[in-house]
Amino acid sequence: MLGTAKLMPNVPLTEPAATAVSIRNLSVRFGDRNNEFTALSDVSVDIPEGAFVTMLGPSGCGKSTLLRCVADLVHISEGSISVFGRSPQEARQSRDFAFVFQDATLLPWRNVLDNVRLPLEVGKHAQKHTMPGNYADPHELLAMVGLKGRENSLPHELSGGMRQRVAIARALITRPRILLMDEPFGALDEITRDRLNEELLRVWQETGTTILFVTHSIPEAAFLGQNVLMLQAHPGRVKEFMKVDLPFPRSLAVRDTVEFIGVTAHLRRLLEECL
Ligand SMILES: Nc1ncnc2c1ncn2[C@@H]1O[C@H](COP(=O)(O)OP(=O)(O)OP(=O)(O)O)[C@@H](O)[C@H]1O
Repeated sequence: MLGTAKLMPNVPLTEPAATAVSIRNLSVRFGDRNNEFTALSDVSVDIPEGAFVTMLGPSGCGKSTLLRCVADLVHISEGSISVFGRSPQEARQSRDFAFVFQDATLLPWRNVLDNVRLPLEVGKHAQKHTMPGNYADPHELLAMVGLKGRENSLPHELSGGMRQRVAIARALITRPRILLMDEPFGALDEITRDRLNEELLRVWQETGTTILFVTHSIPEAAFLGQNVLMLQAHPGRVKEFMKVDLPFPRSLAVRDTVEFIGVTAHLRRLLEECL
């Protein structure tokens, strides 16, 4: 399904990497003095550049809030976040990251190609988008996510999985250094989700993008992640930052191995402790 075009240099997985996101003693409180709610408390974790980190935890433990803090969409009450050495606000202004949500939110009147190109027409990217090399080629991106030949289709002519592929291609068009993904495949059927999991791993290995991926699925977290960040609730805090010791490249067949079953059993135990 995927093209072979190299869009960005690979980040070797074996060499020590710089830190992409450094989170230190992060706390987030919502509400006011009379009705305060602590969503995250004293969260510290380092995400290496080029890493694929999945986030798991019980509902309401603060996974989306943590992602939104990195994206400068939520006010930090205490602690700090640094994104490639800069504040989340600076990182947002220089478009260091892109977001992919559960709903692809494509513009229904624009075809696939024009949806992928959309970020080049808004904000400061609009002025620069004619400069060669600043952005990925939308045709190459569409080939990479398996949508070559569907450039002229409208969103309503696509399946849910295809729409999410378009959303991923659109997120990669500005060559973000970090991809923040909040349950991007949560609404898809299992077979489609499996295929997109495999494709996302290939996209990650081709682009070298750092990925932070929120999911409710233990197998998905184990299959995709080099590390799983497990959060517990009330208040949201780190339970464990676990290395997934399974080699890359991974295909779906890895899920039948004893090693994979061991990883998912461990994650299930951790998750039960968090409830
Ligand atoms: N803007 C907000 N104002 C008040 N409370 C909020 C706000 N955003 C999130 N919360 C609360 O913070 C807590 C963490 O929410 P968050 O969405 O981050 O959890 P989550 O782990 O992603 O949940 P889920 O797995 O159900 O999607 C929840 O109790 C939620 O109600």
